[in-house]
Amino acid sequence: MLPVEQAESIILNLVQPLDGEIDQEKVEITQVAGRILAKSVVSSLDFPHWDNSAMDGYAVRYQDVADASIDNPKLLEIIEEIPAGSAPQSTIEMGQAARIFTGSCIPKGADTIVIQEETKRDGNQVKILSAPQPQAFIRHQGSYYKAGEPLLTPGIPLDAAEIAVLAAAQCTQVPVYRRLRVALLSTGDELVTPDTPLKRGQLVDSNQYALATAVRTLGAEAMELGVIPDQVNVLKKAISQAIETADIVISTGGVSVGDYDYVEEILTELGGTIHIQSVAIKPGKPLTVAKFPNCLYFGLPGNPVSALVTFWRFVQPAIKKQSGLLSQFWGPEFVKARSRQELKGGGKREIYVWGQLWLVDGEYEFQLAHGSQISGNLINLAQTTGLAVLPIGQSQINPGDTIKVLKVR
Ligand SMILES: Nc1nc2c(c(=O)[nH]1)N[C@H]1C(S)=C(S)[C@@H](COP(=O)(O)OP(=O)(O)OC[C@H]3O[C@@H](n4cnc5c(N)ncnc54)[C@H](O)[C@@H]3O)O[C@H]1N2
Ligand code: MOO
Ligand SMILES: [Mg+2]
Repeated sequence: MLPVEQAESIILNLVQPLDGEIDQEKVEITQVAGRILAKSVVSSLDFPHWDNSAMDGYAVRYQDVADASIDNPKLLEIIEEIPAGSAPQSTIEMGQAARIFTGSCIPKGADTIVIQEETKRDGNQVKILSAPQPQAFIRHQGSYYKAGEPLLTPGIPLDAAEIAVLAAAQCTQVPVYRRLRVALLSTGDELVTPDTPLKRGQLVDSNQYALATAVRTLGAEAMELGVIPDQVNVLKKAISQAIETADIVISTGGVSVGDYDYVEEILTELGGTIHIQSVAIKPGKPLTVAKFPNCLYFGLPGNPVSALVTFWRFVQPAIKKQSGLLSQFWGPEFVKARSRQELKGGGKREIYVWGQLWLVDGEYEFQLAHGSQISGNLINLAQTTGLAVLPIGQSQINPGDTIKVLKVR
C-alpha cells in the first residue's frame, strides 16, 4: 500500500496539462463561464481609454481655482457641456470651464474636476466655492492598464470578473482549453440502470451518476459508457475503446482481489503501465492507476463511498491539472476545522470520514455524518461537504480538536 501523499504525487506527475496551442478552441464570450483561458489575452487599448471624469461637476484649469473658497469664489464661464460618450470640442482657456459628468472625456486645457456640490451655477457661469486638489477626480488614460501588456494569464478559470475584462477588451471569441474527455464505465454483473426493476442480488449503478456529475462540475466532458459485465473479453473491449477515445478513463469496481476483479490484468494486457495498485487510504484501498500513451486510467473501487472519496482525493486534482488550470487552482483544498464529535481512527490506512463543514464565526467546524461510516453506505454521503482526515497512528480525535478536512464542495 502506497502512502496517500506518495500516490498523489505519482498521479500528479503522470498528468500532462493540455497544450495551450493544440488543445484550444475559440468560444463565444457568452458561453465561456467556467472555462479555462488557454492563451494570454492582450489588449491594444489603454484602460481607461481616455482621461475622464470620476464625478459629476466642472472641468477646470487648476490654476484658475487654486485659491477658491466660500468667501472668495471663482467665477468661470461654461463654454461646453460634455455628456458621457461625446468627444469634447473645445479647449478650456483661462477663466473657462466645461460642464462634465462621470465618465465624460476631459477637454483639452482642463486638468482638474470640481464636484458639483462645491459649485453654484448661474446661467452659463459657475462659481467655484472651494479649492480642489490638483488633478482631482481625473481618471488618467492607461492608469489601470497599458496597451500591449498581458491582461489575462492562461490557466485562469473564467468567471464574472474575468469575463468583464474580456468584454471590456473586446475579446468576444475567447481562446479556452477544449473540454477534457473523461470516459466512465461501471463494472459489475450485479449492476443495472435506475429504471430497471431489481431482481434479488442486483444493485443500481449509482457510481456512474455520481462520477458523471462530478466530472461535469469540473468542466470536463463525461462520456458515460454504462455498465460492463464482469466478463474479461467484454470488459477488455470496452476499456480498450475507452482509452482510445478519452483523455482520462475512470472505471469503478473490479480492482480488488475477488475472482471477478479483472481490471488490473486487462490494463496490463492492453499495454498500460500500472503505477498504483493499492493505497493506504480508507475507504479506497484498491485504487488502481495505469498510464497509456494518450490516456490516464483510474480504476476506482466499486463501493460507492470508496469511488467518490478516491475521486475527490486523487482524480479531481488530476482532472483540474490536465484541464490546463494553473497550479494554484488544482491542488486539493484542505482546511483546518474543529471536530464537533469524537472521531475514531486506527489501523494501517489514513482514514477519511465524511460529513459537513460549517463556518462558525469565521472558523470551520466539522460535523460527522450520522449513521454508518462504511464504504458501501451511500445514503449518509448525501450533503457531504468535507472529508475529515485521521492520519495513521492517530486513534482518537476528541470533540474540539483541530483536524484537517478536505473540502469537496
Ligand atoms: N478479500 C478481500 N476483499 C476485499 C478487499 C480486500 O482487501 N480483500 N478490499 C475491499 C475493499 S477495501 C473494497 S473498496 C472493495 C473494492 O472492490 P472492487 O473495486 O473490486 O469492486 P467490486 O467488488 O466490483 O464491488 C464492490 C462493492 O461495490 C458495489 N458496486 C460496484 N460497482 C458499483 C456501482 N457502479 N454503483 C454502486 N455500487 C457498486 C458492488 O456491488 C460491491 O458491493 O473490495 C473489498 N473486498
Ligand atoms: O477501501 Mo474499501 O474502500 O475500505 O471499502
Ligand atoms: Mg471486487
